[in-house]
Amino acid sequence: MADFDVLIIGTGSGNSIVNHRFDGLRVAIAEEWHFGGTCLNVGCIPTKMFVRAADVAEDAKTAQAVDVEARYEGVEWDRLRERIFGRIDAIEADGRDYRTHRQDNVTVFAEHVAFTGPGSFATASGERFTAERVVIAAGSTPRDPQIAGIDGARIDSDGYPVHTSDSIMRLPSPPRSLIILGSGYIAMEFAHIFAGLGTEVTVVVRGPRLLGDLDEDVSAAFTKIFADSHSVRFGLEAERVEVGGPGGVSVALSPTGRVADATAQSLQADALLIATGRVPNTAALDAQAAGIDVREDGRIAVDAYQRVLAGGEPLPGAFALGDVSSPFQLKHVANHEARVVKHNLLADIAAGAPGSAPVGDLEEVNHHAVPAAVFTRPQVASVGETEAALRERGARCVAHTQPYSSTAYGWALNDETSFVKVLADPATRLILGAQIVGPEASIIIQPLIQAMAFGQRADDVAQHQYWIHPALTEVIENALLGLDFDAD
Ligand SMILES: Cc1cc2nc3c(=O)[nH]c(=O)nc-3n(C[C@H](O)[C@H](O)[C@H](O)COP(=O)(O)OP(=O)(O)OC[C@H]3O[C@@H](n4cnc5c(N)ncnc54)[C@H](O)[C@@H]3O)c2cc1C
Ligand SMILES: NC(=O)c1ccc[n+]([C@@H]2O[C@H](COP(=O)([O-])OP(=O)(O)OC[C@H]3O[C@@H](n4cnc5c(N)ncnc54)[C@H](O)[C@@H]3O)[C@@H](O)[C@H]2O)c1
Repeated sequence: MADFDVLIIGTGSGNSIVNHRFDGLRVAIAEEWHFGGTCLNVGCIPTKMFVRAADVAEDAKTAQAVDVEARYEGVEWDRLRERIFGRIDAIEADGRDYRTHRQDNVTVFAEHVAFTGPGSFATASGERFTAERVVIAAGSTPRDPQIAGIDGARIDSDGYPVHTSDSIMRLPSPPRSLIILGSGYIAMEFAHIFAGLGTEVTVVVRGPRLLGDLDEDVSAAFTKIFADSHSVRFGLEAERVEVGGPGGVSVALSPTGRVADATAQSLQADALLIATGRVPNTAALDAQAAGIDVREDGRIAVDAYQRVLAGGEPLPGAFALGDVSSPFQLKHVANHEARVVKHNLLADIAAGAPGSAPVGDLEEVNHHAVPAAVFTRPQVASVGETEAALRERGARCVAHTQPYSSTAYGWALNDETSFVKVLADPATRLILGAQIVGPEASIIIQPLIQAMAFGQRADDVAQHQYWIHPALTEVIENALLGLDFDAD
């Protein structure tokens, strides 16, 4: 008999699986780092708490746009950091204590766990055990771009001025100046946080645009707005970093050849933030010891039921979820996948032998209409496919872009740059995607997400419900009304 009925590796979304329905089972939970994983400790939650402070600071700095005199006089960094991590660290400690000391059927391995074979495992300290079923919820880690002069082992360590999102929020004081490498979600959110709170921020980007996964027109519009109010160097990459000296870091930049007038230069700053993507935590799991299939980009291969694949077939009793296996590195997706895994794991347990649950008893994952938002300034939100992707796969589509300034609330904001772009199928009138750049984008996109999720037609959504006047959501109503279904 195996030592455990179920092993969960990782306490991000994986931690939500074990509830009262597992009471009669012998459960092991492995966590080598902070309980609660990325989102709680170093991701979504603390960043948005810092973003809120930066938003208030920016509101003060830009109050003149609505004829108000206000001044930003600085941040109480210690208090802000303490308020944020005082709350978060207490939740982490309580979650750890609950699993470790208050659940008789749960054993916590507070260390690294790796496969030694299918169903067999070893901890970093050498303990070996077996588990009948396993959930791999091991998440992802910041990618180290391996730039000459940076000691990879010292990134995020005390006193070393090269950071990732794992350490930058816990600094004892905000850096006076900060260089950020990258142009994705993390780069944009931290540029907003630190620039908003008073740090001199320079963003270094390899290509000509920021948030390059958006449609080109949307990304170009965002890039213009952002670069007008932030320092951004385009078409450059870090060739060498010198650490130390009064400047903290000196970064030699060389042209990538993607922007015509980019020239070699060097930048100095107190600190460097690496925001060049995240890689799934697959390698250290020794997944190959269990014969597990790993995709080219490092993700663990799963099927539509979140069952882990080995040699193209489900490995009996093994499931995976979240950043370690998902095409979306988003917390709401990891949580959805965790709910699917919980259902399928319980169905598998009820069926008897691992892997014996009939497919009819299993839930399929739903990756339709996955939304995301970047909490920068301006906010960016998106759902569904881009126009470029739709055109590339030959799908019929009509597009309409509606400026915030066409609505009364846009006038209240005195906004001249924000907009909503919607894409719809002219035959079915279903919404295929949307991208929004502007204040509250993450909130006002929700009716479009809902319409996509429930298969509601664009014209029905626009016309067959009330839209509060003069709320900002009127820009969504007008964007939908603006779709010309005969244009395609
Ligand atoms: C700065 C930042 C901001 C973000 N903001 C947002 C946002 O606003 N909205 C959003 O939707 N998403 C956001 N994300 C992404 C989101 O945080 C992740 O998609 C989500 O947390 C992934 O959850 P997970 O459960 O897959 O992994 P994680 O939460 O990373 O959990 C995995 C856990 O497994 C542990 N582990 C790994 N391997 C082992 C092992 N072998 N043995 C023992 N333990 C192991 C790790 O220590 C970790 O605690 C953000 C990410 C970052 C970095
Ligand atoms: N609000 C949110 O939902 C939120 C916030 C933060 C992070 N996240 C998630 O975390 C993931 C990781 O975020 P991220 O911003 O690190 O990744 P990303 O994939 O969004 O962006 C990575 C950026 O780094 C650039 N890059 C890659 N290698 C580089 C190199 N060697 N030198 C310079 N630039 C390089 C890429 O071109 C890209 O612009 C995101 O994909 C997202 O899913 C979500």
